[in-house]
Amino acid sequence: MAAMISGDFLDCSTFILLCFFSLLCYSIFCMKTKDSRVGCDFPPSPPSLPVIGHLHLLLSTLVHKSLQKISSNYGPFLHLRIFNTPIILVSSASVAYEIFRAHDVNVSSRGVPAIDESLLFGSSGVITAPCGDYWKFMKKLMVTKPLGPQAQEQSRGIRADEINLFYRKLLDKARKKESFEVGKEAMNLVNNIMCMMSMGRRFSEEDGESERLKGLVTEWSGLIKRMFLAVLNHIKAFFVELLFGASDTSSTKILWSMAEIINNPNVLEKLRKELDSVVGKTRLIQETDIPNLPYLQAVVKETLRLHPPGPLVPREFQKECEIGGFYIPEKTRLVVNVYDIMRDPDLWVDPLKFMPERLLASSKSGQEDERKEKVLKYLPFGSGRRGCPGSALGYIVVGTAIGVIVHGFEWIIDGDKVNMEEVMEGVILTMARPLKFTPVTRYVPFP
Ligand code: HEM
Repeated sequence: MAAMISGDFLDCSTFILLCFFSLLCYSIFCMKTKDSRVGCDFPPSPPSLPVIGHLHLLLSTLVHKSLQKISSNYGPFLHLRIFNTPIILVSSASVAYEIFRAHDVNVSSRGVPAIDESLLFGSSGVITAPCGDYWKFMKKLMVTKPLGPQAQEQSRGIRADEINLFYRKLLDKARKKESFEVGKEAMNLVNNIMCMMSMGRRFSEEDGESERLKGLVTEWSGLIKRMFLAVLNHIKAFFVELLFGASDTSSTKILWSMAEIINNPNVLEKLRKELDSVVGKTRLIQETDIPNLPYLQAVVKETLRLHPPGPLVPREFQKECEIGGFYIPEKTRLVVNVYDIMRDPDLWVDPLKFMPERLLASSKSGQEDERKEKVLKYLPFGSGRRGCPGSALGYIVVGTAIGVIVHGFEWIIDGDKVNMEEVMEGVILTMARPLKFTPVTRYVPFP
């Protein structure tokens, strides 16, 4: 019996020793081989704490600002660590350009874990699906069908009707001398446009609109669930992402644009002059006017530069690679701080100033310069194959809504200036305080 126990004990300790020895060999040889095969260092890293790494530097509600501070102290291309998750932080236009051009396929996944039951964050969604045949199919479907030029043309009437209702709501508020909450009404406008375009119905305009919209989405998913084809779950994710991809991004863009216009009377004056001369005073602005309104387009673009709804673009390196002479291991998270890049004083003159003129293409060569410039340092829609497919629709909806407000109304606000304090709502950068004004009619285009 004693001999049996000592035999078992010996087997067990030999086994443990063998395991330990194998782990040691793995860490010495395999890990070393990985680094030495590429033969270069990780990007620089700020001092970190044991276990939590750089987490303490990010404890803020405005993460993009914390990351901006880290970059200004330690450089625009950094290696960070949150517990044992490695992250590459990029705040340099040239490094972002190299990544999105030369390593586009490698960073074409977001590294979000797939949770099948989740409506927004599962692998069935376009936004979060890993780069592969499924994502390619869904993205192609989105770009060619609901967001394609033909569909945009066909749905123009829907957007015109909604813009008309938006105008009438402003007019009603002006007549009653009531205040108009820009963020809330912009959200209603965009949601109604997207609901009409994708599902053929609007949502209720009475109290608790956002609750009703959520209800509509639930109702929609409930309907889909009752159908027995599992593949329809992918269609559900497709439409929900179409709605949510557009909703917050476009409505906050309307909100920030109005705040900047109100705070910059010189911009307001130029914009009104352009609208009065192109649209006149006998009709409402239409989206087909937008190509003839370059200053309006520049106002919208400049707003996106200073207030990108998505200040951080998250991706993941699928494979190890070398960037700028530094080694990046596979499965490293990538965060591109587009907010920081678009406020970089080395790239933009007076970066914090709202100057739509800087994005105004005045000549053919100007347009070419703007295109080149945009590729390098203007990234509100991300970049590469994972870039935003809704940018054209976003520009149209926001441009028309801003045109309606500025062309048709003056306004009275509380105080002299709009408070531009920021807040993150989920992943969207928006205004900390609601923007409200009482509209005053400039002219009524209808007889
Ligand atoms: C107007 C404001 C908008 C802004 C600023 C914006 C911004 C962005 C950004 C920064 C990304 C990530 C890009 C990247 O990783 O490189 C993105 C992705 C996306 N956006 Fe937008 N977006 C806007 C409007 C829209 C609209 C109107 C739609 C649809 C109707 C839409 C649908 C999407 C989708 C589906 C993705 C995921 C693409 C993918 O992962 O392949 N967005 N958007």
